[in-house]
Amino acid sequence: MNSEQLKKQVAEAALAYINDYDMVIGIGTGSTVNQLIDLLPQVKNRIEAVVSSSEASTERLEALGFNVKALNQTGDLSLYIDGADECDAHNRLIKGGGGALTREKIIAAASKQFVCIIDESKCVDLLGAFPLPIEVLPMARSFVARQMVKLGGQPIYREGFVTDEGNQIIDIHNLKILDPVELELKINQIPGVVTNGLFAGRKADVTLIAQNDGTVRTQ
Ligand SMILES: O=C(CO)[C@H](O)[C@H](O)COP(=O)(O)O
Repeated sequence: MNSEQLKKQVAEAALAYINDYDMVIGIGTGSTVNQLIDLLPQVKNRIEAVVSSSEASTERLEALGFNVKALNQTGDLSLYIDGADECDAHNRLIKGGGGALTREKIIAAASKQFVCIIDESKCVDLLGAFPLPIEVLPMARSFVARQMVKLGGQPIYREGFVTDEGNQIIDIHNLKILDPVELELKINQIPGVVTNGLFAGRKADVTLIAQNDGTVRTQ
């Protein structure tokens, strides 16, 4: 199976979690989620509204006629479905490859169940081979980068990229993330950091993993 087929397969498996009527669900961002959004019309009668983690997903959802609401209008959500860049055996994630990490983290925190959808190439023993995205206030970018060097990382500015919140991203290479919960908290304490792409404190509850043999594994 090629990569797009794997994404579609895991997106199809996620539809089973949209299993009630009048649901208000959170929807993430990225190419795997795009496959999910394109399948959502199949379960439209169960979805009252959607909270979206990016302008890109909002545009795609609205084009299909979904009612996209702000989180401030909905209260907590029963379900959030999103992709990831890396996932370890405990459903701890690195996210933010698409730059939507801040809204994603807020929606994940506000959701009772977080279902992550990935293919098996994203499963790792130790998080950190994928560069860890950090969203920073623009004036703090170089300062935060210097702090990350002290933590053993190699920061690369995602040049030309502006987040939906008007901030910037630095991607931290070569981090050995032995304690993701501790590192997530530590990075978030650096002044100027909006948030970082570790989803370890609030990790996925369930990860659906599309495997090359054509099956979907639930972790
Ligand atoms: O965190 C994300 C966006 O900020 C995405 O979920 C992550 O980058 C995975 O994307 P894709 O499904 O395209 O591989």
